[in-house]
Amino acid sequence: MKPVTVRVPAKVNLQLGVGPLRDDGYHDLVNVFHAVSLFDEVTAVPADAPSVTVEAAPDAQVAIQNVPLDGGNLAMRAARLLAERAGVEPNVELRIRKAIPVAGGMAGGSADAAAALLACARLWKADLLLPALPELGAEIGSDVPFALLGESAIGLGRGERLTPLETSGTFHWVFATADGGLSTPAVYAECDRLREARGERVPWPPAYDELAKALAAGDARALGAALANDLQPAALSLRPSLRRTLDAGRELGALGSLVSGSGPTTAFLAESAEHAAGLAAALAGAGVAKQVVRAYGPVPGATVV
Ligand SMILES: C[C@@](CO)(OP(=O)(O)O)[C@H](O)COP(=O)(O)OP(=O)(O)OC[C@H]1O[C@@H](n2ccc(N)nc2=O)[C@H](O)[C@@H]1O
Ligand SMILES: Nc1ncnc2c1ncn2[C@@H]1O[C@H](COP(=O)(O)OP(=O)(O)O)[C@@H](O)[C@H]1O
Repeated sequence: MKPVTVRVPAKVNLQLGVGPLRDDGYHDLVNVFHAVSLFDEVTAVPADAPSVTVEAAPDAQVAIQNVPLDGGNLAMRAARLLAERAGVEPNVELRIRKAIPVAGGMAGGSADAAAALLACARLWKADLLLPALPELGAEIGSDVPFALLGESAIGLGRGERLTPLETSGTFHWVFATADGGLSTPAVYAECDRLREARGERVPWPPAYDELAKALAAGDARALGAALANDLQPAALSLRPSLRRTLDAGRELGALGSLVSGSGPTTAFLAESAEHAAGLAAALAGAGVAKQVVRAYGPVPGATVV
């Protein structure tokens, strides 16, 4: 058995419509995912017992100290689930190389889980389970099925029921990372609290036609105007300093800006690769981010390399 390496992208949510809280503790979503060229790599190596190692990719300032190395690691949870279904022992060493911010709202943990599912399915020659990986992924987390699929897609339910969205061309992004993460459940809870406190009626389900049209046309300007995130007020409430970062990006000419998912990473859309380079340099100079990284999308989901 030879080691298998899988490369897997981060995501940004182009529109995150958050509906009512369901009885199972999740919210119904209209979640437009977009995979971007910031990649983690997971290598599955045959071993005598399950284990995980984590390192940062070169130049990536990721807080790997916050990634669990025990059974709480999402990649290991995914490998164990697959082993159970495949009827094999979960004897694998998972080597994770991270470039996706940890607890940053870019679904790095979900990406690693998706990568582990694919890598282990290949390692254990569990080809019959390949079509079941999205379903297994959804048992680990709502964002895992999208990390397998990649490109652009709309996720309904808790975000796991995916339909691919037609996209033309390439969109150029700048991401500003922040010190420390934000807990996804805490951000959803803050969203509910704010809505209740403000007596807001949630318009549900939200329209996403403008966004879908902008994606299909490859129209960055229209996409910038259509970006929306219902979790943004909650992320800003928990992390007020993000307001300065968003304002700086807008003042520096981003076509659109928003908090990525549950945050605290912020995302800025640029007109072109050149515009993104200028925007990234200006944002880094403004001192409103931990690190500024460029990426483009859409890109494919988890892929064996
Ligand atoms: C907000 C989003 C946007 O894509 O991602 P991040 O920005 O955190 O990466 C997702 O909804 C996060 O998905 P994921 O990180 O897989 O969350 P899960 O493990 O499924 O759920 C963690 C917790 O988040 C809350 N949750 C998650 C999904 C959902 N539709 N409604 C929820 O209320 C619940 O409190 C749940 O217990
Ligand atoms: N392989 C992993 N990579 C990153 N975080 C992980 C992983 N496994 C478990 N976690 C835990 O999951 C939490 C959420 O991580 P992550 O998916 O990076 O954030 P987000 O949901 O904001 O996109 C982290 O606080 C971390 O402790």
